[in-house]
This record gives sequence, C-alpha cells and structure tokens, in this order.
Amino acid sequence: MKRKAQGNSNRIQKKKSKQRMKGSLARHLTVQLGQQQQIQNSSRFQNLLDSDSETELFPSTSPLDFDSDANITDEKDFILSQDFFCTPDYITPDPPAVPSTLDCNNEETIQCPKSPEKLKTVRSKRQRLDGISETSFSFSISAPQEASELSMYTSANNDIKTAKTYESGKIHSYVSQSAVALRCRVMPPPCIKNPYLQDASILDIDPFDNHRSKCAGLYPAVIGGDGLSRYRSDFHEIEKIGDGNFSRVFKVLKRIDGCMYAVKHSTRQLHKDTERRKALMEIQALAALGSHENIVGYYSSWFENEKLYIQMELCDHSLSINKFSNLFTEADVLEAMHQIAKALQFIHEQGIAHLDVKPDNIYVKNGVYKLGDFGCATRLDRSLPIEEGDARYMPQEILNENYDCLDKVDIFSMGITIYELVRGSSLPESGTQLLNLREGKLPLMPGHSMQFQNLLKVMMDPDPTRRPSARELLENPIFERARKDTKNK
Ligand SMILES: Nc1ncnc2c1ncn2[C@@H]1O[C@H](COP(=O)(O)OP(=O)(O)OP(=O)(O)O)[C@@H](O)[C@H]1O
Ligand SMILES: [Mg+2]
Repeated sequence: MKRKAQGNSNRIQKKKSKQRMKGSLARHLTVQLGQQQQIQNSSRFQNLLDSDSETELFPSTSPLDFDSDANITDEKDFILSQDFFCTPDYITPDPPAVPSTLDCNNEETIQCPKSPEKLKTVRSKRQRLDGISETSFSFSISAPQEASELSMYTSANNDIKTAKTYESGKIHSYVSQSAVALRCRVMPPPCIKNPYLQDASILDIDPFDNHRSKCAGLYPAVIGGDGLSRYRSDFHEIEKIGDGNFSRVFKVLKRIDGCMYAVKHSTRQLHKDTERRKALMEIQALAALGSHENIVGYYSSWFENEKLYIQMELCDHSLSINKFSNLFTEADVLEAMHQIAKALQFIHEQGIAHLDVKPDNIYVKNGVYKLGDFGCATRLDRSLPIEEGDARYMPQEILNENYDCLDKVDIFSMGITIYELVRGSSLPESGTQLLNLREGKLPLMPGHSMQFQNLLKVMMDPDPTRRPSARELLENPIFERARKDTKNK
C-alpha cells in the first residue's frame, strides 16, 4: 500500500490541496444549499472552514495521499458530507423568493452561536468519538426512515463531534446551528402507537420503549424553528390552494423528484404535547388506511416550528360548493357518490369513521373523486376520542352525543353533501330547513328521478340503523343505471 509522502517538499502541495478541498467543500455547499440557504449558512460554514484552516486538518499526513489510513478516514468523512449535500442541482428549481428568511415567520434566521475560543481543534476520528455521549444520539431510527436521512444523521453527528474543542485541559462541546438543524431533521419522534391499526398485537409492541424517557413528548424544542426548514429545503412552494379552519394547503414542487404535491400545515403552532398528538391522528389514520384510489394519497409528514406538515397527493380542486355548484347533474353526483361510497366502504371495513364528509373534503383529480381531510377520523369501536366535523353535515344523533353507529354518520354526511351539490347552494348554518333535513324531510327536487331522491332520503334517515351501509349503497342498482345512461348519451 502506498504510504504517506514525507518531508518539507510536500508542505506547499499540502497547503494547496487543503485549499482545494476547502474550495471543493464550499462549492458543494453552494450547489446543494442553493443561493438562499447559502446566504444564510455560508458564514457559518465559512467560519468553520476558516477556523479549520488555522489548524492542521491533516496533521501528520499528506492530503494528497489518500491511501494512508488516516486520510482514508478523513476522506470518508468528506464523502459523507458530500453525499448529504449532493442533491442534484439540475432539478432544483429557483430558490424561494425571500433570501434572508426561510420561513415567513422569520423563525429561522437564528444567529450562529459564538464559537468558544479555540486553542486546538482535533479532528482525529478517535478523539471526535471521545467524550460524546453516544446515547444522546442513540434514538432508534424506524425502518421507513429514508436512507438519505440516515446519511444526514451521520453527517450531522460528524459535524457535532467535530465541534469539540479543548481549552486549558477542559473539554468544551458545542453544537453548531447547522449541526442542530441537521440533527433536528433526522431525530425521529418517539415511536407512538398508531391507534387506527387493527392488528392489536402490533399495538402491544413498543420497540422504542427504552428511549421513551430520553425523548418524552414530541420534541417541542428540537423540532422548532431553530434549524433548516425541511419544507423550504425539500419543496418549492408554488401557490396556496386551500384554507381550512386549522390549516393551510399549498401546491408544491418536491425538489428531489420534480413532482407536484399538496402540503398541508397547521396554521398555529402546536405547543402542547396533547395538541401535537391530536394533530397526528390525521396522519396516523391516513397511514393506517393505506392507499385507495378514492382516498387522497399520503406521502409523508413531519413537525417543523411546532406545526405539523403533511405531504399529500395533489388534487385538482375540491367540490367546494361555491365554485362547482352549477356543474352537477344527477349522473355527475351519482358518479361522485359511487366513488366516495367506495372510499367509505374501504375505511369502514378497517374500523375507521371519517366524521367530516362534506364537499370541501372531497377532492377531484383527473375526474376521480377522493376523500380527504382525515382530521376527525376516529375508530368505529369508540376507542378513540370523537370530534365531529362540520355541524351542518352531522346527523341529529351526533348532536345528541349518540355515537353508536359512527359509520352511518358518514352515510348521512354523504347524503346531505350530495343534496347540497345537486341544489347548487350552500346548506344553511341552522334553522328549520336544516332541522328538516336532519329529520330526513327533503324538499322535492324537480328534474331528479324518484329513485335518486329516495336514495338520498334513506341515507339521511334520522334512525342511523335504517341508513344503508357503504357496501349496501354500492349495491344499489341506481349506479348501474346511471352508468348506462351516461354511455348511451
Ligand atoms: N391534497 C389536496 N389537493 C388539493 N387541494 C387540497 C388538498 N388537500 C386540501 N386541499 C384544499 O385545501 C382545503 C383545506 O384542506 P383541509 O380540509 O384538509 O383543511 P382543514 O383545516 O382540515 O379544513 P376544515 O377543518 O375546514 O375541514 C380543502 O378544502 C381543499 O380545497
Ligand atoms: Mg377540510
């Protein structure tokens, strides 16, 4: 094996090479972080680089001699950092518009902490490992965590370990902001049981129990706004597409795969652990359900600035009554009803009720209807808290706190939703008209078949047990007839 070159003649070469390495690292950072983040972080990294340049990066070996053991170690570290930062630039869209902030709340413009006075920084691998509590980074990473996150984890750890200094015999460990940011992103939240999953044996196993005490709660601090924004670094925001009561939804481009998604985030910060757990129920329900053509696709979720972000399939629009009220014929609504009934059958068979079926929560993508917004989803067996959705779409029994037939609540909500779509104007907030509807007293709908009107009536029967199940609904011959009519036209 080729060993390191010796002697003074290598000094100049070594210095040049060091500069090359430094330049190369800076270039990688420039490429990877994009201009905006570069502005914010370059000073931090530059500081690191500058401080490194005052000490021996490769104290006893030539930097050009990568065959030496020590250099192999350093080279490995360098490659790891490189691996992390190497997001292909060619698919990276324009950086977000505001250069000095990564978040509109300006929560991420955190000053880099002052480095402690450095007498000597040692970068040998052995010493970097010394004194760092491995347990403090030993949170288990769950299987689905992305491989890229693992490499970031490694990178962040290296960064943290590197930032250890020695002064007057005392060891000072400080953690750079960039390292904190990276660590924040890769530290998994504590493993919490998904209460929507049917398999009880899974619920009994908590492989991360050991770590509970070390990371109680959902990391209110580390998932805060003091680091890089995952939203900003992974996505390019295109436009706002929805405004719910508690959340905002944006159309985004995912930088790494070049595809469009919808990202929904809570409008206010979830400071309390209970609030965060409650918010998590939406994604737990989506994740437990798995994919179905008529349910909005779920990709990923994370906490950032104490807000929950959910990456979902992007749909074209919702059936929100104001915009599309004129478009619905009986055949149209029957098609929508048939598809949403399939979604309901799917979720009810998994023991879950949606509890917020309404036009705003039915999305359309390429003519396919999809049920979304699982923020009120609960278990049919009432083992989870029940928080009903929009009161206008709720049957009387829910308002009376009778939760015996939660699947039939969804059937009522779908019935009144379809009625609203056919009528083409919003339901009243309250009053006799709404009370009548809750009692199944529908006004006649001229121009619509009696079969259709009777179906709506039975879906909105005040007695939940008389309402059809989603499966029974799907077997209704009206859908077959509507399809034939559409074909013959
Ligand atoms: N995946 C998506 N694709 C396209 N638009 C979406 C998507 N998700 C949500 N929207 C739009 O954003 C709006 C608000 O989203 P969502 O209903 O999930 O928020 P919310 O705060 O839970 O709403 P609310 O509590 O008012 O029902 C939807 O009505 C819809 O118009
Ligand atoms: Mg909604």
